Amino acid sequence: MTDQSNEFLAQVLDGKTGIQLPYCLANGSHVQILDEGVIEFQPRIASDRQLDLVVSCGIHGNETAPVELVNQIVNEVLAGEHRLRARILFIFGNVEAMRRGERYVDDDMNRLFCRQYQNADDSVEARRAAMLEMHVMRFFARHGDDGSVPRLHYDLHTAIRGSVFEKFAIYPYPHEQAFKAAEISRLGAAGVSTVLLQSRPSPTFSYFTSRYCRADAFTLELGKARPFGQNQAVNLDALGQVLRSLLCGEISTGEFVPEAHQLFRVSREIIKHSDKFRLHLEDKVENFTPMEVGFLAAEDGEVLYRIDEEGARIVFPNPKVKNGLRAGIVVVPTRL
Ligand SMILES: O=C(O)CCC(=O)N[C@@H](CCC(=O)O)C(=O)O
Ligand SMILES: [Zn+2]
Repeated sequence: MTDQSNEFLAQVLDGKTGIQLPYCLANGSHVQILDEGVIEFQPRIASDRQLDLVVSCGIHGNETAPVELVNQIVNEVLAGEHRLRARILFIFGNVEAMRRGERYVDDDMNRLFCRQYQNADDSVEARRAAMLEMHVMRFFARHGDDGSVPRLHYDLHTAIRGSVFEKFAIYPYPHEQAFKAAEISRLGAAGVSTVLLQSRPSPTFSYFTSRYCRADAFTLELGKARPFGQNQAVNLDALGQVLRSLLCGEISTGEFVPEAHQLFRVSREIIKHSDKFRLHLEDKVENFTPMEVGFLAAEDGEVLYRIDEEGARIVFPNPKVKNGLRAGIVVVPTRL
C-alpha cells in the first residue's frame, strides 16, 4: 500500500488491503501488509529493535474505540512521524464484522484461539483465528527466540456493559510463571489500573500469545462498545502515549505501587450449559458490580450459581452467549 492518501482503516474496510510486497518509508522504516488488516513495521536499523509488539483490535467488530486509536497510530507511523525502535504488528481482527458493526458474523472469534477453530463449524471467524495465530507465531518466531527482546501483545476491546472501573485488563493465566508487577505498572501508566488475574486457560487471543508465543499479553477493556465516530466518552490518551513510547523503544516501566491498582482474581466462570440458562441481573448492571453472599446470580436447570464468595463482583454477564460458553465471571479482590 504505497498510496497513503486514504487512512489505513478506510482502506481496510474498503477491502483494499491484502498481502503486498514490502517497502520502505522515506524515514527508512520497513512496512509490509501481510493480510487484510494486518500490517507489520520494522525499524530502519535492525539492531535498534528493543521490543516485539503486537497491537490487535476489532477482534469483535463492534468494539470501535480502540480501532480508531490503532488507525490513528498506524497512520502516524505510515506518515513517518515516529522513529521506530520496535518491530510492530498491528492487527484489525474481524474486518467483516467491523464493516457490519457487529460483534461477530458467525461465531465469537475470541473463543476460537488455541486451535478451538478446529472444533468449531467453518466460519469467517474460524478461518480468521487460524490466520491470526499463524501471523503472530511467525511474527514472534521470525527473529530468533533467544529471549533477549521483550514481547508484548495488547488485544484491545470494549465491553458490552458499562463498568464500575471504566478500563480494565484481563491478565491471562500464566501457568508456572508469576503475574508480573512491572507489566501491571505499565498498564496503570496506560490508564488501566484495574486488572483481573485469570486462574485458568481460555480460548482468547491474549491467552494464545501468552501461552504459545511467550509474550506478555493482555486483553484490555476500554470503556463501552459504541459505533465508529461515537467514542468521545472514552479517553484513550494515556494508552495512546504508552503505545507510541513502546514503538519508539521506550520500554521501561514505572515502579509497582500496590495501592495504585485494583487487582481481582477469577473465582469461577458462569457457564451457559443450556437454553434453560437464566441470568438474574438486569441489563443495566455494570461490570464489577458487587454481589452479596447468598445472591442467586444465575441458574441453568438444576445448576445454581449462588454467590458464596466474600467481596464478589460480576464481570461480563451475558445470557446471550452460545451454549457451552462463558456467561459471566465471578471475581474477588486479590493482591500479587
Ligand atoms: O462485555 C462483554 O461481555 C465482553 C467484552 C469482551 O469482548 N471481552 C473479551 C474478554 C477476553 C478475555 O477474557 O481475555 C471477550 O469476552 O472475549
Ligand atoms: Zn471484545
